[in-house]
Amino acid sequence: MPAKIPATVVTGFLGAGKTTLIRHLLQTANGRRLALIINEFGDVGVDGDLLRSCGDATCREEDVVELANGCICCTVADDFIPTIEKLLARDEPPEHIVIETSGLALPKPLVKAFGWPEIRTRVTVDGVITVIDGAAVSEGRFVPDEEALAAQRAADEALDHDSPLEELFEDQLACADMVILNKTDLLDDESLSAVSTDLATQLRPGVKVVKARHGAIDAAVLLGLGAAAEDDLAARPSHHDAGEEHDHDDFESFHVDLGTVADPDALARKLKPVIEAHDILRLKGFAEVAGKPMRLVVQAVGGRIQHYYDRAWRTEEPRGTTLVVIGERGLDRDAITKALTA
Ligand SMILES: Nc1nc2c(ncn2[C@@H]2O[C@H](COP(=O)(O)OP(=O)(O)OP(=O)(O)O)[C@@H](O)[C@H]2O)c(=O)[nH]1
Repeated sequence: MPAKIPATVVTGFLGAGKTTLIRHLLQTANGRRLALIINEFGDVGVDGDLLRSCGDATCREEDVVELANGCICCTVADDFIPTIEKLLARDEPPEHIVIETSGLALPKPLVKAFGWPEIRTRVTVDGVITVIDGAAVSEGRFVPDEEALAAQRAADEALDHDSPLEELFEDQLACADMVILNKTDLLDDESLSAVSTDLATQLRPGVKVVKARHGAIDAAVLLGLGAAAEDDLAARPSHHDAGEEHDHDDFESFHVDLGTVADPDALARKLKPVIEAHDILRLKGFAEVAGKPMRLVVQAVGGRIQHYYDRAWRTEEPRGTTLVVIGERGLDRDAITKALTA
């Protein structure tokens, strides 16, 4: 029987740096034939587009498959398994499959899918890599706001779960074979050491934490872990082991169209107060800047905003500015749209 094709699952919360890590991985893959499966929560695919335009020979357009139809952990049968089967049926199947989950996905149901008869004899999970936004952890993003939680519990006695952010964070850590502690450039030594110590208590024994800036960890480190994660699911605890539904009801997403913007810095200045006022977790997309032939990439993780030109607009593609907004349920879409389009 031919050897199984290894698959690496890259998970981690919204904006932790998964796409950035995968871009670096592609640049260091040494000609290995990779296929990428990219899953996003928002209704507009941004990550797939960014990876496709990286112009790397390891990453041809046809090797990037987008699953934008909801979170991968909930659409395993409909989307994920057929996608893997199509990759395996190619004349030249990939040598390694890399899967970027949405930032809101639970990794365990995905790993479980590799035990399905359709694929278990042909693919194995080489490793689950969890990317962590060190700065967000240090700022206490994933520690519940005890006061808010107590108020919620008082209002709803049936409420028995932790904050949705905390649950996801813990699930993603508990499933990891390797943790990438990213964004260390934003941490001083003291915070870095505090975050590292804290993380260590939440991992399965033997799981390594690798510190990174801008996801710059080579393919040689990330690929080839040989974990066969599908065979030891029991060792990877999840908040949803009891069969509780996980339907992402705790989060929501929409997009806003803005037309042409006058200049990138003015756009960033406009975004910042809106992100802060509405506690927007993640905002990303592409913008058309007046008089510029290049497309502007806009990225915000909480209040940290970044923008850069990535490539020229193509003649056939519609120009304009489309931003995906993701936050906890209850976002005031009208107010956010109004503030961004004002
Ligand atoms: N300062 C700093 N910024 C980083 C680092 N890694 C990634 N970023 C930035 O963080 C933002 C989000 O990075 P992505 O790689 O898109 O994160 P992601 O996990 O793929 O995001 P989602 O797919 O939306 O969950 C971008 O603006 C990146 O440039 C890092 O190590 N340091």
